[in-house]
This record gives sequence, structure tokens and C-alpha cells, in this order.
Amino acid sequence: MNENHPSDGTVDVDAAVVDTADDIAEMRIRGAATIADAAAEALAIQAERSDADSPAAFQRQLRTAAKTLYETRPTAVSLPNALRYVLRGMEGETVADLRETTTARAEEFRTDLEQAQVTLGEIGANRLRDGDVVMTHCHSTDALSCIEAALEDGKEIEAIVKETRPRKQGHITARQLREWGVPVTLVVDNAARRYLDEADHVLVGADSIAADGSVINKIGTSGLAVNARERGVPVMVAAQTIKLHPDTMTGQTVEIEMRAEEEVLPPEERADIVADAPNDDGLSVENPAFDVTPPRHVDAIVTERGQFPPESIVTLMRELFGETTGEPWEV
Ligand SMILES: O=C(COP(=O)(O)O)[C@H](O)[C@H](O)COP(=O)(O)O
Repeated sequence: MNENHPSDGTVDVDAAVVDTADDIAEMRIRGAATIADAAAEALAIQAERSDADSPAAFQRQLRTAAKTLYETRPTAVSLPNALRYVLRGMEGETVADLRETTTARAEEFRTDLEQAQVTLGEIGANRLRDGDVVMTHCHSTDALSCIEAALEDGKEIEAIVKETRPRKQGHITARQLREWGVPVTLVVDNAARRYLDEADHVLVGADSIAADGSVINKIGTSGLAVNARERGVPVMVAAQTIKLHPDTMTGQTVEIEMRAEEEVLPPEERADIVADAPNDDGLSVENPAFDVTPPRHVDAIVTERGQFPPESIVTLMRELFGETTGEPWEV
């Protein structure tokens, strides 16, 4: 349902947009590429269902929808990049034209996203040899695309899958790999260093890549990369160019999402620790969802445009995001 209340200046967005925003915030939709795809789809639905009676009202609704989606999770830049891309295609003098250009642009974004992942996978697969063992962290569709392409090339790949506390996205990775017939060894995060001796590659995805080549990904990636460097295991980051964070070219830092205590310490477990003082505020829990891996611990960033040493990624970033950025709804 769309409603416009010009009198008090508020603009309601379609229920589907609110649902998608909730799903992203609650991580029923998660992972940077999947979030970007869902956000573009939600904008298309908003455009299709809009009841706006003027071009200005239509544009207001779309911008409000973009803001609603943007305010869900702060770290994956694929989300604002997707919103900005779709809104930049919103052109026309009539509501019908605006609707058509916006939905077409969203469709184009989603098709390109899918194709970029396939292309990236083919490029990344070239780094994997027959018989290699890959250690993964979290669940990344870009990283899995490299393994899928290697399997399609007829290579045998094995995986050591880190569980990835607290949300255990490693289980999603393990499920996908088993569907493809890949032998999987699941380990707790703390066992990663021990099992690096058996790995030929560390393969992870990214939520954002900064201009200096730093990789922002699931918490635990940086420790894994440091250990991998110490053990001589190359670290490969699979990240479509939608993960490049243009604002970092002007020195902005990437916000690291802090999530709820309950993900780490459910109330009943908290009660076990502070049973005698349920309101004890001397026990606090920190739950950062992501961390930053410096470029010196990354061997290659694999994108659909080729693979890059992290220090050179800024060249690609300038080429793709040369113009100023601004908030996604201020295009
Ligand atoms: O860190 C995560 C997901 O974190 P969360 O589970 O908190 O969203 C993934 O490694 C990247 O988003 C890349 O995923 P993809 O390659 O699918 O974009």
C-alpha cells in the first residue's frame, strides 16, 4: 500500500519495502550481494505499485523507500551502491515514464549483479588447482562462485569451513558445498590456525573494500588473514565491484555494525554468569559483526573486472565511481 501525506510531509512506502528492510535488519536476508539484489527488487516493487499522482510524489516515494532500505545495516556498501544505481536511472517527465525507467534500471542492476558473480567466479577459479583445499569464513556467494566454477572446470576441491560465530553462517557454506559434492571439514573458529596447515588458500568474500585495499568482512576475517600470512597460505578475497566503497576515496571510514548482545549471550546464559545480580551492569558484551583486514594480509582481490593486488584497487574504484557519491536518495 502506498500513501502520500503531503500535508505533514511524511511519505509512506510500500509494505514490501518495509518487509525487505526488516528482513535485512534481522538477517533473514544477508550477505552483501544478496542484500543489494533484494534492495533493488524492493525499489522495483515500490515503483510498480506506486500510487503517486505526480512525478514529484513518485520521486519522493522512491527516495523514502531507498532511505528505509539504507537504514537497515551500515557496513555492506553494496546496499547504498545498489540504491544509488537504481535511483540514478529514474528518469522521465511523467509517472508512467518514471515507473518504467526505474523498474528497467532495477532489472538491469539485478541481471548485471548475477552476471558479475559468474564472471568473477570464472576468474577466481583460475587461482584454484585440482586437489586444492580451501578454507572459508562466513558465507559468501562471491567466494562460493569461485569454487563452483573450479568444480565446473573438473577440478576437485575440498573445504575447511569455519563455523563463524555467533551466527554460524559457516553452516550455510557447508550446506551449499555438500550440495555440490565438495568434501567439507567444519571447524570451530578457534581451530582455524591449526587447520591452516592443511589449506592451500583462504577464500573469503567482502562487505566493503576501502580505497587503500583494506577488506571489510565478517568478524574474524582479519585474524584469519594474519594467521594465514604467518603460515604462508595465500588469502583471496572474492568481491564484485559493487563492494568497492567510493566514499573511502575521500578518507571516510567504513562503519562497523555492532549487533545485539543476545546473539552472543542469550539472557539465560547471562543469568548463569550473574545469577546473584540480574541487573549487574558490570558485565557487558561487545558484538561487532565485521572487521578490517589490512591490504598487506591480502594476496588478491578477485572481481568481475579481473584480479587485483589490494593496493591497486583504487584505480578501478576511480574508474567506476569517479563522480561524487552523496547519500543514495540524493542522486
Ligand atoms: O560477511 C559476510 C556476510 O555477513 P552477514 O552474514 O552479517 O550479512 C559475507 O562474507 C559478505 O557479505 C560477502 O557475501 P557475498 O559474497 O554473498 O556478497
